[in-house]
Amino acid sequence: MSVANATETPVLEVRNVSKRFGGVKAVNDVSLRVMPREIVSLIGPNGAGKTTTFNLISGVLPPSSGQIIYRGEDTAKLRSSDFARRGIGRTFQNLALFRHGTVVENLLVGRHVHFRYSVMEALAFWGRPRREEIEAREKVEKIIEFLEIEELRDKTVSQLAYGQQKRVELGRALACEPQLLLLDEIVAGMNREEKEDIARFTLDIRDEFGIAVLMIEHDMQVVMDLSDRVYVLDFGALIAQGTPAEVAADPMVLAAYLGEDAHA
Ligand SMILES: Nc1ncnc2c1ncn2[C@@H]1O[C@H](COP(=O)(O)OP(=O)(O)OP(=O)(O)O)[C@@H](O)[C@H]1O
Repeated sequence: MSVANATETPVLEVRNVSKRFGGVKAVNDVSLRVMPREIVSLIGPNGAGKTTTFNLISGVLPPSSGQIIYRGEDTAKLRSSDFARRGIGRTFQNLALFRHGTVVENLLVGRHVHFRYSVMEALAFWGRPRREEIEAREKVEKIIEFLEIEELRDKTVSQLAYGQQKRVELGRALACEPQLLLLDEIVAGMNREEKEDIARFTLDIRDEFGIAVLMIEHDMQVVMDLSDRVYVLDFGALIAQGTPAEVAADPMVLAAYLGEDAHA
């Protein structure tokens, strides 16, 4: 388990953030933080506002009010294309891979956020582009080794089993060299063995690379096993936060989930 130092700058600080869609307040005055080398889960019933919160943190949507501070910097001034370059990596609920590309090509796409060369330089394949290309390929090879997908490297993504595709998506998010990794229901649809592999990789990502992880997760076993802390959303608002054991015993949380079952 990670032990966060109270004097450290949070990797992420969401301060009193709200997001309205017309009359719907999808996110209502939410504040949360992720410290370096922490694994933090964001849970809550369907429609609680989890995906919207991720979209705000990763720059897909601007907040209606409140602040999102990433490594001490207010993200309000960033363009959405800057978020990955600054080190916010993300996997999506639905696969977001280039299906007709190979595993290596998909990982290189994740890496390209760091390329700075011009089209002319790229055409000439000279100087900086050449160095960046070599560096990118080396980084991608390390990720392939880390995720144990060597035998899949030249396969087309559409040929892979779902669990393998998810592993490639995790690799694509790692290729942008994140300081903060957002995992959106990464184990959904996986069998037990695939879930255990992803859980192991998530712990290693934190422990070996020092990356902070914020994950939306419906699988309570994964939440309980991996999280240092948990935030619980319901109807757009935070209703609880604490260690996995604390939130699991919280009457407000139990009521929110029971309410979901009653409506199912
Ligand atoms: N683009 C949008 N326009 C209008 N309403 C939206 C939009 N996106 C989300 N909402 C609404 O905001 C609320 C929160 O949705 P959100 O997808 O963030 O929840 P969630 O917790 O991720 O749910 P799930 O677990 O089902 O993925 C819902 O009432 C949803 O209908």
